[in-house]
Amino acid sequence: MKSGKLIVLTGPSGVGKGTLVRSLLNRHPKLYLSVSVTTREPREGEIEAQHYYFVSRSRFEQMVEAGDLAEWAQFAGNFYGTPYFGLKQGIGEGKWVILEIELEGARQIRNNFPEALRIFILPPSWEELERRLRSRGQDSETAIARRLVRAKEEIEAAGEFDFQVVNDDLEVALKKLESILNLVELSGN
Ligand SMILES: Nc1nc2c(ncn2[C@@H]2O[C@H](COP(=O)(O)OP(=O)(O)O)[C@@H](O)[C@H]2O)c(=O)[nH]1
Ligand SMILES: Nc1ncnc2c1ncn2[C@@H]1O[C@H](COP(=O)(O)OP(=O)(O)O)[C@@H](O)[C@H]1O
Repeated sequence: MKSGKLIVLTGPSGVGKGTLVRSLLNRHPKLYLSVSVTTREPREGEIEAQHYYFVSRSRFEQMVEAGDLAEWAQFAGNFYGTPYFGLKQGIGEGKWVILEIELEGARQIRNNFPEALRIFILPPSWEELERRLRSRGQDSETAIARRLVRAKEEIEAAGEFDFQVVNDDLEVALKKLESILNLVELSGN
C-alpha cells in the first residue's frame, strides 16, 4: 500500500465531489478512482462498475464478513464501502487512488492508512449547498433531508482533514486540488 498515494475526498452531499473527481480523472491519467459498493438503488444514468457496484444488503453484509472492505459506513439509509480489490488494482497500476467517501469512512481510513492524504470539500454557503443538492434533481425530498442532516455534521468535522477546499468557482477549486496533489506539472499548465 505504501507504493502509491491514497487520497481521501470527503464533503457534504451535493458539494460537488463527483464533479471535481470527474474533472481530475479526465485531466490526470495518474489518478484512479476507487469504485465503491453500495446498497443504494442506481440513479438514472448511473452505470454498474463505473459509478458504483450496486449490491443487495445481504451481499454487502457478506463482503463485510469476508473482510473484503477497507472501510464501510451507513449513509442516509444505505450502506457504502470501499472494496480492497479496487485499492489493490489502482496501486498495482502505480496510480494515485482516490476514495470519494463520507466522514465515517474517512475516519476509518485515517486509522488504517495514516499515510493517506485527506481533503475536505466545503460549499461556499449553506444556501448554495441546498441549491446544488436540489438542482441535481435525482433524489427524493426524504433523501435530500437526510443528506442535509449529515451535511451539517460533516461540515463541523472539516477541521479533522489535512486540507479544506471551497468549491465555489469549479475551476478555482480544481486548481487548488491540483496544487495540493502536486499535479500542476502533470496537467501541463
Ligand atoms: N464510507 C463510504 N462512503 C461512501 C462510499 N462511496 C460513496 N460514499 C459516500 O456516500 C455518500 C452518499 O453517496 P451517494 O448516494 O452517491 O450520494 P451523493 O454524494 O449525494 O451523490 C457520499 O458522501 C459519498 O461520498 C464508500 O465506499 N464508503
Ligand atoms: N463549483 C460549482 N458551481 C456550481 N455548481 C456546481 C459546482 N460543482 C458542482 N456543481 C453542481 O452541484 C450539483 C452536485 O454536484 P455533485 O458532483 O453531484 O456533488 P456530490 O458528488 O458532492 O454529491 C451538480 O448539479 C453539479 O453540477
